[in-house]
Amino acid sequence: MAGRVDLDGNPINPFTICMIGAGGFIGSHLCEKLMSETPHKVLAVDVYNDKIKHLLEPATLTWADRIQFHRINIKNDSRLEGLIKMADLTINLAAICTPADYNTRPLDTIYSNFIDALPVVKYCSENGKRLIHFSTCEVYGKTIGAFLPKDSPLRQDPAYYVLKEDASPCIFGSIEKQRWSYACAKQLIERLIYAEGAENGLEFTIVRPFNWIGPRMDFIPGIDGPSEGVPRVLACFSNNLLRREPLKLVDGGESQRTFIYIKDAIEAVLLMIENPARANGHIFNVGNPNNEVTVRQLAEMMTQVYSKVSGESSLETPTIDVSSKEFYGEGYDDSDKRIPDMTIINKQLGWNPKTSLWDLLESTLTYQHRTYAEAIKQAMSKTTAN
Ligand SMILES: NC(=O)c1ccc[n+]([C@@H]2O[C@H](COP(=O)([O-])OP(=O)(O)OC[C@H]3O[C@@H](n4cnc5c(N)ncnc54)[C@H](O)[C@@H]3O)[C@@H](O)[C@H]2O)c1
Ligand SMILES: O=c1ccn([C@@H]2O[C@H](COP(=O)(O)OP(=O)(O)O[C@H]3OC[C@](O)(CO)[C@H]3O)[C@@H](O)[C@H]2O)c(=O)[nH]1
Repeated sequence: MAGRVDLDGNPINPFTICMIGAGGFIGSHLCEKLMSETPHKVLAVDVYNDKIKHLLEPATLTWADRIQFHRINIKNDSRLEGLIKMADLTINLAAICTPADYNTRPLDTIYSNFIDALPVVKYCSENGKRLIHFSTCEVYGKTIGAFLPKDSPLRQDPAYYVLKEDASPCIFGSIEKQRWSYACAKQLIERLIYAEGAENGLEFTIVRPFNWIGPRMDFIPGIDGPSEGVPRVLACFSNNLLRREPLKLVDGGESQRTFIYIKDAIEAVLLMIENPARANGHIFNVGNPNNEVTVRQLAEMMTQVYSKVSGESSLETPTIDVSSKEFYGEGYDDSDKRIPDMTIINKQLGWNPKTSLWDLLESTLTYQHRTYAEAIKQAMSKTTAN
């Protein structure tokens, strides 16, 4: 920990980070990294702390004096400005970011991703504090290639699908397709932050995560989240595998995604934190272009990996098709393909992802099996008994 230097060989002095949304999936991994590998302090802000409990208790942990939890809802708590003022850097992760909410709770989605983020930007700008804001790959929406005929050879040309921070357009669906409420709110907050940088000198970095996955992502319905809740695809498919039910493929599972292991992605965030001169003023894609699959291929791979790590045989019918209307309701739409261009992050921070999809699924599904298999068995036997 001692003698940390940045990418230009300058010593890194310990600083204080106000991390909003620290109790979520990404926040929990970032807190873990900051506590175990750096001397920095974290003011962890969230409404929940279950995912960082292991870092907060017992008070004898070596980092006990470097992490403080503040149970604050940033919608309506005057303590937020004070915490931002106390910190050198604010990282904002707080958001509603599960697609099942975008079309069914569009107002909450827009408030969470735009309105609630506004004071954070304002306090950072007014107090001369640096901000790392979490946006999303969803701001790209659909690819240009999605509008070409299915058999067009141009669909194979990277110019029509690779997503570049400084060049690609943001292509959303019509207003009735409320799926895009999230992407649109994220895009507007990005533009506001960018404008604060240009007009008022705010020091900012914007992160666009491309499907980061790993342990502690979302919840397993009926175990550590609502029975009727719909988490992101990793948790949906994990839940199906744990319950030995077919994995549901929305609209044929044809959409494509690139998945990155959370631990690789956290390395990139740490480089941004510790190299402000290289990160300020930039928007960074953070993803793994080598890990592309269709959702159907993801389901097949997760089925194979789960069988390996649990020792259980696969189902005879491992997947079933469902329509998006049935699964998500009215107003759902989808991104067709998401390949991040890595030029900017590579040039500024020299970062590259490392972990293959198979390896990251193996460690993640081992965690899911260890954490949930017994609880699911018990919950299922109770239901049968009743
Ligand atoms: N995980 C990904 O692959 C991914 C992809 C794209 C974008 N992102 C963005 O990264 C950020 C973090 O994502 P995540 O996957 O960790 O999600 P998450 O839901 O696990 O974490 C978000 C955290 O913010 C907290 N929060 C929400 N509203 C709050 C409020 N009003 N006050 C205090 N805390 C509040 C939640 O309680 C939660 O703990 C989000 O902004 C999301 O849009 C993530
Ligand atoms: O049971 C299921 C669940 C989902 N799908 C399909 O999988 C694709 C990916 O879904 P998901 O991971 O839930 O979310 P998205 O990738 O669409 O969106 C996220 O991307 C980044 C972020 O901003 C935050 O994580 C969020 O918006 C999708 O095609 C689903 O339809 C399925 O087939 N079966």
